[in-house]
Amino acid sequence: MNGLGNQIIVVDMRGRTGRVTSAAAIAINAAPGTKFDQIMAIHDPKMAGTVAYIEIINSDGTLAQACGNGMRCVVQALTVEQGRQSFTFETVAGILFGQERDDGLITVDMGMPKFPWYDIPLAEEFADTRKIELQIGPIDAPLLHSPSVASMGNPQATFWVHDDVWNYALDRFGPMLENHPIFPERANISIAQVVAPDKIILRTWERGAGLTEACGTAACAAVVNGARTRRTGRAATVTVPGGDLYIEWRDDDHVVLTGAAEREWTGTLDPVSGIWARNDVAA
Ligand SMILES: N[C@@H](CCC[C@H](N)C(=O)O)C(=O)O
Repeated sequence: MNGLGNQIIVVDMRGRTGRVTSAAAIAINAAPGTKFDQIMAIHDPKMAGTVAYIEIINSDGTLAQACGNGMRCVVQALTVEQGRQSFTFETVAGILFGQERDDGLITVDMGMPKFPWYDIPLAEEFADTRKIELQIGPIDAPLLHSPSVASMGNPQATFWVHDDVWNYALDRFGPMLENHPIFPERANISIAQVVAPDKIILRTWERGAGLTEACGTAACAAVVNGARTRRTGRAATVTVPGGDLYIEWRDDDHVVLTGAAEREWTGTLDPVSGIWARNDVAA
C-alpha cells in the first residue's frame, strides 16, 4: 500500500505467533520490487477494546513507535476486510483511533505530542525545545539550524527555512542529522517552509528509512511545532512530495491526521525469511 507515496507493507500476523523479523524487513527492502518505508504488522489484540496490536518496522529493520501514513493504510485494509470504518488500535506508543471517512480519506488520531527533552529524547537538557542548538554547515553561516523538536510517539526535528525546501540536499544532511549525538534514539528530520499560517511545505528524511514521499508523524510535528512557535495556527495543510496531509492539533491536545491511502497489490510473505510472492502473478 502507500500513504501519499510513503511505501507501506501491511502484514497480517493475526492468528499466529512470532513477528516479522528484522532480517525479513532488510531482505524485502533489498529487492527492487519491494523497496518500502515501513512494515505495519497487524497482530492479535493484547488489550480489550482494541482491534489489533500494530508493530511498526522500518526498512532498515529497526522498530518505530509511530507511523501516521502506515496507520491510514491499516485502517483502509481493515475497512475493506470488515465492512466497518472505525477502529481502535494499540501500538507501543499508546492507543490510536482511525476512521475511514465517507469521502474515502482516512483520519487517524495520533495522540498527544510531548515536548520535554527527555521524552523526545535528547542527549542533553534543553529547557525549551521550540528551538534547540543544532546546526549543519559552516559555523558562521549554517545551512540548517535551530530546529524545533518534539515527540509524536517518535522523535521529530523540524528545521524551518524561508526558501524552497528543495534547495536543501536532504539526502546528504538527513543521515548526519538522523544520527547526530543529540538524538540518542536517532530522529526523523524535516525541512519546513511555512507559506501561510495554515500551509506548510515539508520534506522528510525518515529515521530508519531515508528520503520519503510523505511522513505523517513528521507532518503532525511540523504543525505542532509551527503552532507553538507561532509560525502557524493549530490546523494546516502540509504539502509533502506525495501530496497533501491535513493536520489539526485539537484543543484536547490530540493531533489528528487526515489523508489518502491506497492499496497497490497483495502477496504472501514468510515473516521470518522475508521470502514473498505476489498473489496476482501465476507461479
Ligand atoms: N512514515 C512514518 C514514520 C515512520 C517511522 C519513522 N521512520 C521512525 O522511525 O520514527 C509516518 O508516516 O509517520
